[in-house]
Amino acid sequence: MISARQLAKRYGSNTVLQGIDFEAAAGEFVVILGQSGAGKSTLLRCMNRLLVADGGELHIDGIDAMRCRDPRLLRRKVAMIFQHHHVVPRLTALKNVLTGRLGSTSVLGSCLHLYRRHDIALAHECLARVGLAHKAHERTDALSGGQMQRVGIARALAQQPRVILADEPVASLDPRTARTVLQYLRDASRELGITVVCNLHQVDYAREFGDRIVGLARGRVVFDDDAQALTDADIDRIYEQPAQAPAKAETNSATEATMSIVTSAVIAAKPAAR
Ligand SMILES: Nc1ncnc2c1ncn2[C@@H]1O[C@H](COP(=O)(O)OP(=O)(O)OP(=O)(O)O)[C@@H](O)[C@H]1O
Repeated sequence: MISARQLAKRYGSNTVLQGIDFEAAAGEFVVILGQSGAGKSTLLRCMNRLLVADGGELHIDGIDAMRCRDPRLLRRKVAMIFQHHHVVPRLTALKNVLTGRLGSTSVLGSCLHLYRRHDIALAHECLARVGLAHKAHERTDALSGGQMQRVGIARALAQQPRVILADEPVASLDPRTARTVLQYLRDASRELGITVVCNLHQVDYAREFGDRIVGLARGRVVFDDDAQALTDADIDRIYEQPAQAPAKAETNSATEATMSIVTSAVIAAKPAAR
């Protein structure tokens, strides 16, 4: 489903991904571990063309992700979930989930929020899948952080993607809520055959929920095996090296907000940043 060969990405003189080889099969739940600045988010952003890699090869479900002329083709297949769920607070949970259908809705329909019956049924189904059927008509600003993140997952599912990229989806949640959210993501990968690539900082969750773990250190893969094979020595290898200073451009969070709502809606047609 995802195949990367010698993927490289620089920001100016800072080479962040130094030749990443990465594979993920359909329905696999792959956790990426690595200390801050290791390049985890950069790798995910290359996978949905928020960024264009500078070198190597990247194919997702048969699409050449680095060279395809229309990133929307890729983004129809790849949904993204961020640490800050970026739901629209004044909209109901259902309407937030329906934004995941905008890419398959006519321009007039999407402007007027006119959705097909089929899309509304699908949105209800996605909310039920994350245990929020009863919250469909509540405004999302009345929901807890964990519930908002579940709305974000439902919105991603409504896109009917082949791949979900989750960038630290539980970083701001308490342990119990975090487990619930990860469980819903894993269920989606197992039951719907969606490939999930999930950046995490918690080794315990990686072991518990991941089928496979990929460890990054300074933009290189230093571990790639079954989650159960991860030893303490491997953890030391992933975390021991000093990381590059995580001084991200401030535009990242605004980009995330836009992409989570609009990417899943597949109307973000602006060229990817280089
Ligand atoms: N937009 C950007 N412009 C310039 N440098 C960036 C940008 N985004 C990330 N970087 C740099 O790239 C490196 C890797 O960052 P990245 O966000 O991919 O790491 P990460 O492993 O996801 O870290 P964290 O766990 O803190 O999110 C860091 O040195 C960071 O400062």
